[in-house]
Amino acid sequence: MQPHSQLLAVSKAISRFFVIMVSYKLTYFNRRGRAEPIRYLFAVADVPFEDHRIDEKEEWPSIKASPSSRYVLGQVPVLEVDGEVVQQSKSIFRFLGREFGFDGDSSWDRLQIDSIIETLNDLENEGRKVSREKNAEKKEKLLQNYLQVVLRRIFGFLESILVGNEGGNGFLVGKKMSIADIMFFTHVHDYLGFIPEANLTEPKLLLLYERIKSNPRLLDG
Ligand SMILES: N[C@@H](CCC(=O)N[C@@H](CS)C(=O)NCC(=O)O)C(=O)O
Repeated sequence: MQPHSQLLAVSKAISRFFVIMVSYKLTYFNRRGRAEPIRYLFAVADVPFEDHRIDEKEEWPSIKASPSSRYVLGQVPVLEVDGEVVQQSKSIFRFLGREFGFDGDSSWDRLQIDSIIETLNDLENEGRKVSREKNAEKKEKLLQNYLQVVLRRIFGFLESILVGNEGGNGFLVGKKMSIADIMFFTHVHDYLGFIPEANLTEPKLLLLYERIKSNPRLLDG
């Protein structure tokens, strides 16, 4: 290792130790999409970051096509941590959850959190299938299945997890807010809106949604 790179490694280690000194830059389009749970996490953790929004039509095609693009997968969101590039929204979300202490207190809690995030990911994919279907008849079938089966099964599953955790008056896992709660909040607040007929009817989940929404840091931006 060269002396200057040793120095860089030491300075990175020191700045990671003092979380506030790490520089975070999140690049995404000027919409909520896959970046929104990450933005919420920064907000709730009260960690400053650069919210870099690029124009999807004007800027993105040339950035993507550039041979020297730092976004080697040709997709966003991308996080830069002290200038180092990381891709994949869910990996970024989990990484920051760990960095900011939103990832659960035990290995078992982390498993529960992961299971909830994966379940919500499935819900996101099912919702996408409905929104993207062009054939009216197929779309209606997918929609009814989404509303009557998928949504109720998944929200029913989350409701039972919540109720099983101290009666459902706290958070999904453990005693404090975790990335599972933030991902759940993002789904209800942002993603469900893509399907106007979709709703949240499970009583304890509804209260959880309201509790998270009332966090003053969350919807400031
Ligand atoms: N698995 C990736 C998927 C990323 C992805 O599909 N990004 C879309 C925006 S939501 C994108 O970059 N689209 C522009 C393109 O592919 O050119 C992740 O979760 O980060």
